[in-house]
Amino acid sequence: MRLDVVSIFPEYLAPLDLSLIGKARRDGLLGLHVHDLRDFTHDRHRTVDDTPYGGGAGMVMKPEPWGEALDHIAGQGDSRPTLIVPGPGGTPFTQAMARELAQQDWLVFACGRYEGIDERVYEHARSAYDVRVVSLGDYVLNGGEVAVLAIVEAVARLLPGVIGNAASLVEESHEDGLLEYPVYTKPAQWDGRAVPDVLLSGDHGRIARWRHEQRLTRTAARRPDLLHASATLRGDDLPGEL
Ligand SMILES: Nc1cc(-c2ccc3ccn(Cc4ccc(CN5CCCCC5)cc4)c3c2)n[nH]1
Repeated sequence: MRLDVVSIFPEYLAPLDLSLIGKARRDGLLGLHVHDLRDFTHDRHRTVDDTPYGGGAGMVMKPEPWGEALDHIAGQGDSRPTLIVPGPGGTPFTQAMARELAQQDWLVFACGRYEGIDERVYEHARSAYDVRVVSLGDYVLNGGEVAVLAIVEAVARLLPGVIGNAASLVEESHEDGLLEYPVYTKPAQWDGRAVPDVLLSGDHGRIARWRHEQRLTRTAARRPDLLHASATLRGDDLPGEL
């Protein structure tokens, strides 16, 4: 998979050199190209923003640098990339979307700042990209970079070979509509607290049932919205319901 990221703060993407994503890049599973939007300006001040037509607070990102940057990137490959533009008004990013994006072979991320990017850039990009505006959640960040770090991590970890133990991708939160079960490790006693006996029993069938029950209980407590949707799909008996 090839990833391109355009930002006025390219150093914001440095964490993608670390840990599993960094290793995936060194192993050739992932190609990452970070571009400074200011490299696509031509004035002395390398201007990327201006005042909004129609008035209003803040500044808007100018269309010209974005148009040049996105045209330059699209011209570097022969397939049609997916352009992901984080924004508070976007489609919610979910594990299902992460799985779908992990099937693509080329993702390009546009990191907006200020009050956002001139709307004509989205329209221009549609000739060369499948454009997706994506929200990380119902809160407002200062720009797209943090969202891109999260999206890249969620997508890259699904690629074969990036996560050592693919089995750990199965029973995690949101993979099948339930939150994850609690985990424990040595020592068996800590802070006057014991590990649940079932986990020391060696009875793998009993452990699996206990973990599933824990997932149902946790989801009912923390995310009942998930539980009713997925229980219908799975036909589970809901905790506390006959
Ligand atoms: N999930 C999530 C993603 C983001 C995100 C992503 C990308 C950018 C680029 C800039 N910002 C900051 C921002 C965006 C919108 C407003 C509202 N403003 C009202 C008046 C008309 C223009 C828009 C304010 C500041 C971003 C924020 N936040 N949260």
